[in-house]
Amino acid sequence: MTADKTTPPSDQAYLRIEDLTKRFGQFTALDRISLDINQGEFVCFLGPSGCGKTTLLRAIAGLDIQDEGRISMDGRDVSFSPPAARDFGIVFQSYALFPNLTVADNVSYGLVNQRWSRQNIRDRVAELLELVGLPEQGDKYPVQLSGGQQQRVALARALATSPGLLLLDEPLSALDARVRLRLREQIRELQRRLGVTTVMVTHDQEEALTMADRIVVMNHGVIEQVGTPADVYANPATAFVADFVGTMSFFEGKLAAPGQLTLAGINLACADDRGLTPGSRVTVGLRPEEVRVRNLDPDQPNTMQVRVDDLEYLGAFCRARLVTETGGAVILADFSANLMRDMAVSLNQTLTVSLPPESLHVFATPIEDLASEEAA
Ligand SMILES: Nc1ncnc2c1ncn2[C@@H]1O[C@H](COP(=O)(O)OP(=O)(O)OP(=O)(O)O)[C@@H](O)[C@H]1O
Repeated sequence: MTADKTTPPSDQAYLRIEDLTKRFGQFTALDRISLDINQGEFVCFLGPSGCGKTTLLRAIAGLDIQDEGRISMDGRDVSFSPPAARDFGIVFQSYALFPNLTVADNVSYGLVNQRWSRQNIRDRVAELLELVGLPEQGDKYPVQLSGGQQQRVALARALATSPGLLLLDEPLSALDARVRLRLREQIRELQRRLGVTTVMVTHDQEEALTMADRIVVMNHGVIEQVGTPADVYANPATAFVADFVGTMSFFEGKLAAPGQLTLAGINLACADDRGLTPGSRVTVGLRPEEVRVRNLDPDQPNTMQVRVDDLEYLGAFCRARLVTETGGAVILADFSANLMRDMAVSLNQTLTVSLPPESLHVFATPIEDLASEEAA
């Protein structure tokens, strides 16, 4: 293993997926997926249940063969290679350790298969257990370890042969919240240190936002967006992404003129109208933290009066439900504890707020189609 290789991800594709389609009978689980993953990158496949992320991971592993399309690893076409001929280690959601083998024997499993010498196996297992923070646990059996420790053993086993690719299928979802947070950091730190190209499947947006170099957001067997966590959060490509990653209020609106929206009887300026034709019906999205209420100057665009209809206390901040004067739109706004105190925000109070033009996200899909897309 090349330890302490703090190499940043390169821009060379290590894993290349081209036009991948997978059907189960009449059902298309993956629909012409194309994606490049660079050497050393940590990529998360993120999406709701049934969107196809596990199917894509299994196709990469060779556990399910695609109907169409190609996969190459490190420049080698592996589209039809069996799993054993693909160079990866895998960790599943449930620990999948052999219960009748000790921790050390679980970790060395792949090395024995590769006919390593006894001494080399001993050294390697010690190195791996050290790496995952379990140096003294080699003689225990899986049942004697906690869930988080078992996942670290599974990680050591997956990394034993120094694979070119690490595949993680919801590795944290069976763990309780605190262990999950700690293991999140440990996996990320280990991945950076080893520089191993990694793909992790998750339906947890926070996990993807905190761990990934890039997130692949999937829905109904297609990729909706690929980008860095900051990019996916700040510039969601579609209303689906905006809704799935973070919180957003959505409004039914119309593009009245370039850069000019009307919604709920209010005219608003937007910084990016996506070049849509004036007259188009659109969905407008706004993140709760983007609503401005303090230090507003009189010429601030998109300023309006709203009534505080509800306040939800969430510890560090309050989520307010604001209703426009026309009564036609409900805006969610997150107010910090400081702001709540300084402005003595209370129920039914009238506030002046501003919605910055650059934080109004315009999506071409009308709002009623969003609801039917979700139900599909
Ligand atoms: N072997 C199979 N036979 C039939 N349909 C399948 C099979 N495997 C998966 N599917 C279907 O393909 C779709 C995608 O499944 P997949 O497991 O990839 O979803 P997912 O995004 O990983 O969701 P989850 O988080 O629930 O595992 C689902 O609708 C699922 O029912």
